[in-house]
Amino acid sequence: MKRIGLLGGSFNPAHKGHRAISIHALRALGLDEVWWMVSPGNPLKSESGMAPFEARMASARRMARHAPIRATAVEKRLKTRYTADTLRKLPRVYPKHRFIWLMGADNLAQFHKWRDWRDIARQVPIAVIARPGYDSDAHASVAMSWLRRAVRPAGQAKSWTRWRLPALVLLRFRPDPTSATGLRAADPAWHRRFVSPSPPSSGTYPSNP
Ligand SMILES: Nc1ncnc2c1ncn2[C@@H]1O[C@H](COP(=O)(O)OP(=O)(O)OP(=O)(O)O)[C@@H](O)[C@H]1O
Ligand SMILES: O=C(O)c1ccc[n+]([C@@H]2O[C@H](COP(=O)([O-])O)[C@@H](O)[C@H]2O)c1
Repeated sequence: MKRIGLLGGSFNPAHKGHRAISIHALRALGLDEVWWMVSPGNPLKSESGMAPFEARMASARRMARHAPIRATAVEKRLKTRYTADTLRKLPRVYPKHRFIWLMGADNLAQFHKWRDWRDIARQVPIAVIARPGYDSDAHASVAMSWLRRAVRPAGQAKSWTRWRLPALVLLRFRPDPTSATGLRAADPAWHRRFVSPSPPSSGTYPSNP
């Protein structure tokens, strides 16, 4: 049985915050791997400003290097966009794996807007990672008021495969303020670095037959 942490995200682009929380979660939860599920399109986010899937995948692959982190296109393959659908299909494809959902505190603050969010919490345990600026919103959220009784002590985090669901654990590592929004503001054309260069213009090289 493999113990897998799932970090779904837009990865627009992937950054060192994703890597830091994944490495901490690997240790705290006793995971074999973290899978970054690069979303074909977050149902709650607008498409404007969203870099092409291939560029987001490439940035995730690069940021995941030399760590037990896999950048995956699982949702593209499963043809799912909603997390609840992905989680229904995953155990059929990977019957020997056990999954825990990882998310930053900003996502918990919005979690009640996700489709079938209560079903998600009944399907997999959830680990929420503290994020600077979002922790109080997360604690006061609609989802948290439903999940409060399901909170497990962080000291028992490695036992997550035995928890009765719903179950939620709050993890606090050294908070990392990095965000994709901040990176896009500093470098709006970041995705161009991940797109293969266009072929040379005709004139310099013989044209194709
Ligand atoms: N610095 C961080 N600390 C804690 N969690 C994070 C951090 N960065 C990202 N996450 C979490 O990683 C997952 C994927 O995040 P995402 O790809 O949306 O990055 P982001 O930095 O939140 O992007 P954006 O600023 O565009 O919303 C989400 O669950 C998010 O909460
Ligand atoms: O299923 C939903 O309704 C839903 C709504 C919003 C976000 N999500 C998922 O939440 C994850 C984090 O998304 P993001 O864009 O905040 O990185 C990603 O896997 C999305 O598919 C899922």
